[in-house]
Amino acid sequence: MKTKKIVVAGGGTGGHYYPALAFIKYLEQYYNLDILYFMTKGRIEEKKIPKDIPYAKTITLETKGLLRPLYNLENVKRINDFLKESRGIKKIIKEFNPDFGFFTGGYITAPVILAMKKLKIPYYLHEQNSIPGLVNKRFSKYSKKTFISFKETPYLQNTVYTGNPVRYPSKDIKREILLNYNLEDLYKKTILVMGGSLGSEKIDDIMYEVYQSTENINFIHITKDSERFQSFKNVKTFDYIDNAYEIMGVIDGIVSRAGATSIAEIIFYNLNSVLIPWKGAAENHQMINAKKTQENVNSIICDEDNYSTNSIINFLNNINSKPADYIWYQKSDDSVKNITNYIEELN
Ligand SMILES: CC(=O)N[C@H]1[C@@H](OP(=O)(O)OP(=O)(O)OC[C@H]2O[C@@H](n3ccc(=O)[nH]c3=O)[C@H](O)[C@@H]2O)O[C@H](CO)[C@@H](O)[C@@H]1O
Repeated sequence: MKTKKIVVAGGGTGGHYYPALAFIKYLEQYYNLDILYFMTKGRIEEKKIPKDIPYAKTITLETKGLLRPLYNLENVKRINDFLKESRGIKKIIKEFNPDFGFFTGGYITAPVILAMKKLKIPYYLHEQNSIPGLVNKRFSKYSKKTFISFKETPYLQNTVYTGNPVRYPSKDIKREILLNYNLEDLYKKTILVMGGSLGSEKIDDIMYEVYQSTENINFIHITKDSERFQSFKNVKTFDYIDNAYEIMGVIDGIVSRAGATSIAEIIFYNLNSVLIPWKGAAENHQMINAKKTQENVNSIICDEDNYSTNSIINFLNNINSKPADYIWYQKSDDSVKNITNYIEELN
């Protein structure tokens, strides 16, 4: 196998980190990888990379995101710090001497991309959202390609529509795997409840109401507030599930925020879904994400401030349950294949 040296950054939230991870896991099948990963201090990738990509060289950056609105005076200091940090990064990258860079968004990527640009090393960007983030907007002009997940993503240059890479199991998955989640039986309908990578109090509130009349359904609920759901026997709570995607092929449906990576998974696994977009997302992009999902899979969209508990309950009641011996047959994700086809340095 050929060796490829790649600089990667992308994180802060799971939505940025997991597409980078999916890309790396795909390449591992075909190349010896030497990865230099720039991580955001105290965020998800710092915890996950030692387990997910144990061989990666890692560097934690102190970069802080810009405050909104952008004319905040503190941002002048943050941009200065970021320029200083970029000079140090440039030295490190020069020494590493990568074939190319791959960046999946988040403010952490800004000083790294700037260093790559100055060193004239080719880099590729990936944008998960329908409305791009600030860093990708600023740097897509200089990218070799900017991969987009929505055909109509505005403001970017050098774009190619590929979709958003998702993680998928490397083998067939039996529904039995659900028994690892403390469920009593596999015959009941099973729904995953997930508020993005950070959890969602709003989804906790909504589901607390829904659980009052859904004893007939099993729920695997990812929440920071397990205590609250203890009285519901059919609701099994988890603080975080490392490989949530492993059960997506065998569950019957999902209640979820509409972050870009969550919806890419919902579409890939063809999940019946109750989508509750987060209104705080830039330019309301979670609503656009949710609408795109609705074009592809059986779903309803709920307004987080003005929803009907009954319509959620009805939707969940109408979903068909998979048989107890159901198997999700492994399939691979086209978006990551598409992306690699466009990276000249891989050929
Ligand atoms: C609050 C916030 O900033 N939201 C943004 C963030 O969302 P966020 O980080 O929540 O990202 P997404 O919803 O897109 O993806 C969440 C990812 O975490 C995984 N997961 C989640 C919980 C768990 O226990 N285990 C697990 O593996 C999911 O399977 C999925 O792969 O990035 C997205 C992609 O840029 C944006 O669209 C969102 O608007």
